[in-house]
Amino acid sequence: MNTGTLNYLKLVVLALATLFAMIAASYARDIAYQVHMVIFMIVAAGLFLTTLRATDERAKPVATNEYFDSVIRAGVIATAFWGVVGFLVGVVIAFQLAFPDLNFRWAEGYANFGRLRPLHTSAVIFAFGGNALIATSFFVVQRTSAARLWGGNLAWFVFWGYQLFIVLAATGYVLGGTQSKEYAEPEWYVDIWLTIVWLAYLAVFLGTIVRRKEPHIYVANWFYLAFIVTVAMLHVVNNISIPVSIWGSKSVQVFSGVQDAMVQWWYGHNAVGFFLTAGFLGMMYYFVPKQAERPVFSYKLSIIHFWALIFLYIWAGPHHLHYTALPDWAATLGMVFSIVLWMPSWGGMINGLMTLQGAWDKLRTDPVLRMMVTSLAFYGMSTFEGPMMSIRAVNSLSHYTDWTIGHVHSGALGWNGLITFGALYYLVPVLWKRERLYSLSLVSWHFWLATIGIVLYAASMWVTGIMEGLMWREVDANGFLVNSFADTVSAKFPMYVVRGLGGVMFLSGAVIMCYNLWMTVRAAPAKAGLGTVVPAE
Ligand code: HEM
Ligand code: HEM
Ligand SMILES: [Cu+2]
Repeated sequence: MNTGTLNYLKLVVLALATLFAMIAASYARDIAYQVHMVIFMIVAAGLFLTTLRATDERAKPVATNEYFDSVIRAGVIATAFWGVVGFLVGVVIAFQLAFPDLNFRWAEGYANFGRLRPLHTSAVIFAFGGNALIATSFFVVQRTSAARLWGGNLAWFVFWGYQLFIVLAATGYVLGGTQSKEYAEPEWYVDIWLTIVWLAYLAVFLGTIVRRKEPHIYVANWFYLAFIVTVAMLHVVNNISIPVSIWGSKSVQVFSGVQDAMVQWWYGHNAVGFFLTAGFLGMMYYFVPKQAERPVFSYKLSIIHFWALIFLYIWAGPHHLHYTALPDWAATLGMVFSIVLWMPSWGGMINGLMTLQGAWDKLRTDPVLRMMVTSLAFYGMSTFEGPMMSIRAVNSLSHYTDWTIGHVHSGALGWNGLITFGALYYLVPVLWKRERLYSLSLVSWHFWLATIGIVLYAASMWVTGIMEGLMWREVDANGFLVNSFADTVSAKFPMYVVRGLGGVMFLSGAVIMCYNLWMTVRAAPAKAGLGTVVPAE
C-alpha cells in the first residue's frame, strides 16, 4: 500500500475513534471512564489533524543504514522522568504511613494512601521499569543484530502508545478506576489498549531479529524476547473480564474465588520473574560487558540459566498464597520450585559478576561499573531471600509484614534501580554523541546516596517486619494474644521514619542523575558518532 492510501485509511480510523470517544465521554457512567474518553478523544483528534496536514506531503527518505535512535533517546528521557515521579510518590506514601495526617482531608478520595499506593507501584514498575526495558531493548537489539529497528514508525507508536497507557493507568487510580488486582489495576479498556501496544512492541523486536545481519542471536535478546512474550501471555490471561457496560470502567473477572487468586499470583509472581528479572537480565547481559569492556564470563552458563530460569519461574506463584484456600499440594509445589529457583538466579548473578574477571581494578575508577556490580549484589541478595521466604514456616512469620516490603525494595531499588541507572549513564553519551559523562563525581554521589538509601530502607523493614511478625504471635501463659494490632502499628513508627529518609536519599540520587545527564547533553564535548549499522557492536 502506498503512503497516500495509508494516510486516508489512517484518517478514517482516527475520525471514527474521535467520534466514538466523544459519544463514550458523554454516555460515561463514572468519572474515570469519562476523563479517559476525553483523553482518547483529544489524542485521536490531534493525530487526525496532523495526519490531515501531511496527506499530500511526500514521505521523508529514511536513512536505512543508520540505527533508529531517536525513539531510544525519548525512552531514556521518559525513564528518568517517570523514575523521579515514581520515587517521589513512594516517598509520599512512606511518610503517609509514618504520619497518617498526611492523608489530607481535602484530598480524601484522590490522594490518600489507598489511591497513591498503586500509583507508586505502577509508576516505578511499568513507567520507570517499562520505559527502561523498551528503550534498552531497542538499543541492544539493533546493536547486536546490526540492523535498523523493523517497522519504520511502529517503534514511535510503541513509545507513545505506552506513555498513553501510563497516563490512563495513573489518572484511573487517582479517580478510582481499578479492578483491584495488584500490579494489574487498570480496567478493561486500558488493558485492551496495552495489548495492542505490546503486540506492536513484539512485532518491532522480532522483526528486527528476523532482519539481523549477524547470524548469532546474542543472549541479551533471548532474555528480552522471553520478557516480551511472557508478559503478553500473563497480561491477557490475568485480565480476562467482562465489562459491566461499554460506557463505564467497571468490569467483572471471569475467574472467581481461589482460581482468581491463583491466576492473579501466577501473573504477579511472573511479573517479577519476567518484567523485573528476565528483561533486566537482558539489560545486564549487554551493559555490564560493555561497561567492563570484557566478554561475558560464560556463554554456556548464560544458556543454561536462561532455560532453567524461565522453566522454573512459571511454577513458583503459589508461594504468595501459603495458608490460604489454595490446596496444600499447590502451595508445596510453588515452594519447591521457588527454592530450586535460587540456582539459576545465582547463575545469572555469577555470570554478571565474573564478567569483571581481569577488570576488577576498574571498580576503583568507574562509578558506573560500581553501580552495576552493586545492582548484581542486590539481585543475588533478594533472590536468596525470596526462596527463603517461600518456605512455609518462614512465610508464616513474614507474610503480611514489612519483611515482604523490604524484600520487594531490595530487589526493586537495588537490582532494577541501580542497573537501570547504570544503563542510562552508559546510554546518554552514546545516544547524544558525547565523549563522556558530564561528571563522574556526581555519579559517585548518586551511587552512595542510592546505596545508603536502599540499606536504610531494607534494614528498617527487616526490623519492623520480624518485630511485628513476632508480636502478632506472642501469647501469654494462658494462650491469649499479648498484643493488639494497634500495638504493632505504633511500635513501627521509628522504622517508618528511617524508611522514609532512605527513600529521600534514593530520590535525591535520582535527581542528581537527571542533572548530570542533562548537563552531559548540554555541556560535554561532542564526539564523531558511530550511527551507522556495523556488525554486532
Ligand atoms: C524512593 C524510593 C521508594 C520509596 C520511598 C518506596 C516506598 C514504598 C512504600 C511506602 C510502599 C507501600 C508499603 C506498604 O504498603 O506497607 C511501597 C510499595 C511498593 N513499592 Fe516502593 N518505594 C520506592 C521505590 C520503588 C521502586 C523503584 C520500585 C520498583 C521498581 C518499587 C516497588 C514497589 C512495590 C512492588 C510495592 C508493593 C509491595 C507489596 O505489595 O508487597 N518501589 N513502596
Ligand atoms: C528466586 C527469586 C525470588 C523468589 C523465590 C521470591 C519469593 C518471594 C516470596 C516468597 C514473597 C512473599 C510472598 C508473601 O508472603 O506474600 C515475595 C514477594 C515479592 N517479591 Fe520476591 N522472590 C524472588 C525474587 C524477587 C525479586 C528479584 C524481586 C524484585 C525485583 C521480587 C519482588 C517481589 C515483590 C514485588 C513481592 C511482593 C508481592 C506482593 O505481595 O505484592 N522478588 N517474593
Ligand atoms: Cu513470587
